[in-house]
This record gives sequence, structure tokens and C-alpha cells, in this order.
Amino acid sequence: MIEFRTVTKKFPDGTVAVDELSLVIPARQTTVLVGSSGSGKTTILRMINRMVEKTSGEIEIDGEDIYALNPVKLRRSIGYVMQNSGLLPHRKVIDNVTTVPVLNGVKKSEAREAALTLLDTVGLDRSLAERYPSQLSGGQQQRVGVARGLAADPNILLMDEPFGAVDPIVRSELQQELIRIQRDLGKTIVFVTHDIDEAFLLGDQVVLLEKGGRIAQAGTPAEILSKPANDFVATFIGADRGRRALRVEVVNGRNVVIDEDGRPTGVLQS
Ligand SMILES: Nc1ncnc2c1ncn2[C@@H]1O[C@H](COP(=O)(O)OP(=O)(O)OP(=O)(O)O)[C@@H](O)[C@H]1O
Repeated sequence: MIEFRTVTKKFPDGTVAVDELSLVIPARQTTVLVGSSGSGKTTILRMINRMVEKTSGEIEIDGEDIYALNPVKLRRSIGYVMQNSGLLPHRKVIDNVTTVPVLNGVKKSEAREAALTLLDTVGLDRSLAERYPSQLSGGQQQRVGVARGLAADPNILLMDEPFGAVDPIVRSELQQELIRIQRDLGKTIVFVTHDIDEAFLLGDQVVLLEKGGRIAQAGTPAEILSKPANDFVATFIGADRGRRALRVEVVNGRNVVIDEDGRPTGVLQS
């Protein structure tokens, strides 16, 4: 479990990116931070592994103050996946994946074997291991990024818009892959996106943020959909424009679900 208690981040130029955030991120679930540009999502994410230092407040992981831990060890114990994969261009795929475990003291041969298994996990052919990142498609690079994030077998995986730069079809594949991986591995995932559909698809908990990292609403997708906390949330999820307003029509004695455009999309089972 990760807990923020009245955490503020003020940058040296005076920008208050996060203003007294209190948030509990449960273990072994996916929490999605969603909000428009500049709402503080990345800053919140990076405070968890101390890539960004908090200004005040407390951040704990499993009850332990992260400022009592060695920052380098902390960072290496938490997986991090970013947009555009962040792979080192001059190192082969396999070496990108093994970097952190090797830094952590794992023998190179063992790290390589584990990395090949991780390529399987993220749905990449092992033959790609000897390529350089530029010799991969954008989607493949993101998969390597996920493998690298998982390489040190971290309990926590931070993902910052990891699928933001790929086309919609590949994005959908990567989302499904992440759902499958999470079902198998049960990591504590903190995922940043500005796409509410992605948030509802992936999140056990969805945290909708306004400027200054202020929580507009936090809850399960079902809770947010059924009861948007305010106009901001209703607008963000599109409820004010009639989006997600499904209705039921009885046809031949069955309850047929009709979407917002009037198209039948399925049949209710109960
Ligand atoms: N190093 C910095 N110095 C000053 N201000 C910063 C710095 N980094 C971020 N900010 C500001 O803090 C606020 C929050 O930024 P942050 O990157 O966390 O937002 P975000 O929600 O992740 O946005 P995006 O979706 O565009 O990535 C913004 O106003 C941003 O301009």
C-alpha cells in the first residue's frame, strides 16, 4: 500500500503542482491517475520513487516513510515505465531489460535468462532480444519498456502514459496485455493517463484529478460512472454529453442494451 498524507510539491519557480494530496493506493491493484494536462499526475507518480522530491507531507510504502529509505535503493526497487519507452538507444533490447537487475547485483547470466522469460511475458519474440530499440516498432518498444519495468520483480510498477504514443489498435493490444499480466502478477500498479476510457478499462481504483493534484473523485469505475461527484467529473467522463448513457429496450422478450448512438451493443443476461 502506498499512502500520501497531505503531500505538497512546490517547484522552485513557485508552481504548486500538488497541493496537500491525501490518497491511499491499495496493494496488488491498479490505481489510475487521470486528469487533464498539468493536473499533477506525473509529479504525483514521480514522488513515489523520489524522482521528484516532495516539499511537505508524508509518503509511506507499507507503513514505512520513503524518506527513511536510501533513495537509490528505493528507485531501483520500483518499476518505472514511461511514454516513448525510455529505452537506451545504444543498448540491445536484452541489455535494456537486464540493466537494473545487474545493478542490483544479479549475475549477468541469470539476469539474461530472466529477461528472456520477461520477453515472453510481454508477448515479444525472443529473437528480438539482440536488436537495438530503433529496430523495433513503437508497440514493441513499449513492450520492452514494460519488461524492463518488471525486470527487478518490483512490488510497485509506475506507468506514465505508457501507451500514449502508439496507434489505437496497438494501444488496445497493449492494454489487454497489461490486464493479462496484472491478472498473473498482481503488482501494485500506478498508471497515469489523460484518457478516461483507458482509466476505466484498467483501473480498479480511478483517481480523477483537477489542477494542483486535487482529487475531484476517487473510486471504482462503477462508483464514478453511477455517481459523478460534481460537474467537473460529469464533464470529464462525458456524462454531461450523454456519453455512456446506455439504455435497455425489450426486443423479443430480451433486454437489449442500446448505446449512446442508438446502436444495439448486447443483451442483458439477468
Ligand atoms: N520542474 C518543474 N518546474 C516547475 N513547474 C513544473 C515542473 N514540472 C512540472 N511543473 C508544473 O507542475 C504542474 C503539474 O505538472 P505535471 O507534469 O505533474 O502534470 P501532468 O498532469 O502529468 O501533465 P501532463 O498530462 O501534461 O503530463 C504543471 O503546471 C507543470 O507546468
